[in-house]
Amino acid sequence: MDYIEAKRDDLNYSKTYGDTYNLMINAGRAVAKFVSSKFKQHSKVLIVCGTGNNAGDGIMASSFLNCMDVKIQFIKEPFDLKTYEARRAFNENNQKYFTIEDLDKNIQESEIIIDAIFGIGINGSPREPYSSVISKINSSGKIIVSVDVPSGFPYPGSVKPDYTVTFTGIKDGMTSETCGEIIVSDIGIPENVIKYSGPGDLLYLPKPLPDSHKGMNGRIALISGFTYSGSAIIAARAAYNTGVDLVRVYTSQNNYNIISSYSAGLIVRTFNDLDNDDINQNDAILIGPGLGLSPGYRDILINIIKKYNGIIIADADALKLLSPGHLEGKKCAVTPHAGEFKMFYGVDATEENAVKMSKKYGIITVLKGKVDIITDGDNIFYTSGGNARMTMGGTGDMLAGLIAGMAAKHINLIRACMIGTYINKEAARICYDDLGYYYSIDDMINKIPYVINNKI
Ligand SMILES: NC(=O)C1=CN([C@@H]2O[C@H](COP(=O)(O)OP(=O)(O)OC[C@H]3O[C@@H](n4cnc5c(N)ncnc54)[C@H](OP(=O)(O)O)[C@@H]3O)[C@@H](O)[C@H]2O)[C@@H](O)CC1
Ligand SMILES: [K+]
Repeated sequence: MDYIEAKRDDLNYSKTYGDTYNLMINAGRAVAKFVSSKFKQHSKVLIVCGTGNNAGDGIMASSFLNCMDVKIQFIKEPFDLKTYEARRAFNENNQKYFTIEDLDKNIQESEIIIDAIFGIGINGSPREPYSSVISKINSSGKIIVSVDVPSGFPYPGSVKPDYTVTFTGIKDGMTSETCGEIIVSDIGIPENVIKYSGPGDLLYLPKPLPDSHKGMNGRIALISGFTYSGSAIIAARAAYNTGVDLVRVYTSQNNYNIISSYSAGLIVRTFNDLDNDDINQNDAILIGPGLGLSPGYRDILINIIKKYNGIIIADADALKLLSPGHLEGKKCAVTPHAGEFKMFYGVDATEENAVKMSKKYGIITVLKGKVDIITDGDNIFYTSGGNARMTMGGTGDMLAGLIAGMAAKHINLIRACMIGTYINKEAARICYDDLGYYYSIDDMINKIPYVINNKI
């Protein structure tokens, strides 16, 4: 697993359970269990703490190490602990502690050093005073046990431990060379936290780089609104609000003026322009919202799918005009509600069939409902939330636009679907909190940046 995945689980756990204190108890217990089973009783253990939850894990371990002679060593002061969980661990376990002026002596007198300076919250090579402390620990000759990851890892200047007790799974890049012997410990992150999308999934959104140029944050084309201009507008505005750079809408001559005058940020073209424009200059395309069911539209879609090599999101009328075979072999997600699912795949809209069909055709399916089901045929994820007002017209168009926006940022496509469904339902929740059931699709679209900005 990578650090983002671990942070994602952490955040989604907090969203569900309020905080991660119970996980910290399990993490501390796991470290203590390893140390007390590996080393002789009454060993002199020095737990060196930073200021985040990694320190909290270390402090918590002390409460399970009654058989050892334990000292808690802060590099700063207890009141510098930054998180609620770490402060609570300290307050509830009321240990005697030492500060930096006692460090040398404490290292010298110890037999085992528990390294709880940094975990996955590190954001670059350790700065002073931590880097000097890490040098001292590394040159101490004592047994070093790192909590979760060696502090400073994966950057240069990290702790070089004999053992690392890591939580949930090995993080990318961890080897016996960098971590010593690795002990993986399950700290009890429940299955629903892994399976349900939440704010933690927004951590996968790339932040725009300060020197980014136009197009780097995603370019999208929508093939939509040939019949219903509103659907194209909703999907395009939703995509735009995900922070992509360019949203092009290809539509009918009839709706060209309506859509182009709606939002100044959109580039609007007619579907005849598709013959001359290079569709492959888009990172993702969305086909379907507001299209209508004229048989000629099927040919337009089939032509585009043949020509286009990027990521395709197919929604609404595209799912009535096309069959799964048209999309086989493409990087593609479809976003049907139950009725569209049956039309498109020819089977009932059940979770089992969603998995089966996705596997068969190599397509990601987002089966929309009270709980959205997202599957690539091998994995299943869910998004719950929202409220009864989401039955209004336009929420499906908005979702398709959101997923297209995320896909255009080259986030892994199944994750893009998790993020899109999460933002959609969360926007509805925020609107409900503000306005009760009396909100509109425009209110929801306007909340997209609020949902995203809360977390990235
Ligand atoms: N995954 C899970 O579900 C669970 C995870 N858990 C545990 O939480 C750990 C993650 O905790 P965390 O996010 O609080 O961050 P953590 O690593 O303690 O350090 C952050 C501190 O370091 C600082 N800092 C950062 N970089 C720096 C630098 N280069 N040089 C100097 N300072 C630097 C930074 O300060 P800042 O830069 O923000 O001022 C901040 O104060 C995780 O590894 C695991 O042990 C468990 O409790 C249970 C559930
Ligand atoms: K550590």
